[in-house]
Amino acid sequence: MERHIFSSEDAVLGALANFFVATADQAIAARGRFAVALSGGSSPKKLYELLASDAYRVQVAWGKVYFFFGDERTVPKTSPDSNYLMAKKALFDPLDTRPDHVFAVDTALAPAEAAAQYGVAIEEFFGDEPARFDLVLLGLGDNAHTASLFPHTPVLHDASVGVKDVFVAELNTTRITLTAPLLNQARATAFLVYGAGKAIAVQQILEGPRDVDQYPAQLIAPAGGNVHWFLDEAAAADLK
Ligand SMILES: O=C(O)[C@H](O)[C@@H](O)[C@H](O)[C@H](O)COP(=O)(O)O
Repeated sequence: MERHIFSSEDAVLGALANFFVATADQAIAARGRFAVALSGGSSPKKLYELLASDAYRVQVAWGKVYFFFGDERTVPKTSPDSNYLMAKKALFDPLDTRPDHVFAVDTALAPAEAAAQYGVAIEEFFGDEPARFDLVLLGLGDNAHTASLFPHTPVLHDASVGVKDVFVAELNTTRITLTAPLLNQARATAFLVYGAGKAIAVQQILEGPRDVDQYPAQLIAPAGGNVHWFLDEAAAADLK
């Protein structure tokens, strides 16, 4: 696990964009494609816009990139709360991404059906490959959740390699999330966390006692250990 700490949000985004490009190049050279699971929320929007900017768009063979989502809200794809819509506006549309290269959760279905279908889509894409995603991008909530793995929810102890619909009481809504075992089938994992509001959670996860119910992001531990935390100094302020 590596920590990459920078003085500003822009510096963090630039470093992660460079990591994304390098990881994509490596995957495409090795396997002819790059499969990435995107994170949602507000933090990654600027990252996606940066990747679609002139400075970066020329650095990746986007025609060989396949996009998935680590989690999704059970809202229409036209909703401002949709992780898919955020990525569409910030990344897919500017890159003119082929629709068949974007695997979105079908939120028009009932949550349990949407989760089951998404799990099948992932299974069919990767077949019996031991690893799944070349890169999993993750954010972090100030309560130490990542994807939609929220504290004290049953999904935290779900050993299945799949996708689940989870009711999140603190948000009073249902989310669709990849389980930790599936997220952990990644060749590389990158957290993007900035802002003072996340500092306590970052310190608890990286340096606190192991307590996955309280700090779900501690569940992210892929076999290869190739986990990178891209942090600004504010989010890293409590680290020793
Ligand atoms: O769907 C989501 O909201 C994300 O998957 C979620 O896990 C997010 O990464 C954290 O909640 C941080 O969100 P912010 O980046 O908005 O702080």
